[in-house]
Amino acid sequence: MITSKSTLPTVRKKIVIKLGGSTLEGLNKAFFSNFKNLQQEGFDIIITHGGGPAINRELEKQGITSPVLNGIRVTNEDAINIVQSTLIGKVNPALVGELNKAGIMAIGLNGFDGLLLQSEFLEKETYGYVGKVTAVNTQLLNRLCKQQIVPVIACIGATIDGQALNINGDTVASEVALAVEAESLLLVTDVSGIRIEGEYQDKATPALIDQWIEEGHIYGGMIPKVQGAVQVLDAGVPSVQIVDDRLTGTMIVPSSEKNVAVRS
Ligand SMILES: Nc1ncnc2c1ncn2[C@@H]1O[C@H](COP(=O)(O)OP(=O)(O)O)[C@@H](O)[C@H]1O
Ligand SMILES: CC(=O)N[C@@H](CCC(=O)OP(=O)(O)O)C(=O)O
Repeated sequence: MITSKSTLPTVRKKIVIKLGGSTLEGLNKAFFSNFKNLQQEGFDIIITHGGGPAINRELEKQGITSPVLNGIRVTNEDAINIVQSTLIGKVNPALVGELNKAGIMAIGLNGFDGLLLQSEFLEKETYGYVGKVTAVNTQLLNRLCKQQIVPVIACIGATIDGQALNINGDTVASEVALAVEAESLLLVTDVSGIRIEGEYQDKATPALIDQWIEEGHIYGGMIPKVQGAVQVLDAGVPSVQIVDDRLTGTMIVPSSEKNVAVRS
């Protein structure tokens, strides 16, 4: 009898890691070694990033005001140019450079590249040049991953007419995680997860999250994070976490889970 190993192609599982602007300027060695460990364990990694602090600095220099509503920057015509040039021209190449320096082969992308993030206006009257993602070019991402190249995606979407739109980094991460059917979404930020009345939460359910937003315990930039996280969990991504750069933080778990503990 002839025995043969399975000829089915091995599909590598994907982890989407979103790096918040607040973390980008101080990524530590532990982050890069965790990153390499995940690659060695056989995961393909896709990075998306924000750049809120760098955008704030540039807007301030130019004297442009841009209020933030529920964690989303209201972006007028002047602001979108600054957001685009800051994310694509500065933040993205700096991060790609850091990754390559750490021995991780990475390539910088934004929504225009290969129509990676096709987008439409979210609500022009309220938010101006802010987008929502309508399609992600997963073929492009899969091809890069297959070549062991880490895609590093700046959160700029492109309309069919070639208009750049500003999209919150957490929203882009969630859309990419959904599109590639990721195994895990890690939203890396400057806090060790969700903190409620001084206590970091090990786990959080969608029901608790709704309650905490309503009570004002979750606000600002944490809102798009938890909203994206819940959407991704509901769509069936097995592991969704909001963590610091040591990958410690809060796991978002289904509302049916009863054992929700706190960490001091
Ligand atoms: N309940 C909460 N727990 C922790 N952080 C919170 C909470 N509510 C609001 N935040 C704020 O959200 C911030 C993280 O969001 P943001 O500044 O947009 O980070 P990033 O740049 O990583 O996306 C935290 O630094 C904190 O100020
Ligand atoms: C529409 C919108 O809010 N866009 C964000 C994009 C950058 C971002 O999300 O940066 P962080 O990940 O550092 O928060 C902004 O203009 O700040």
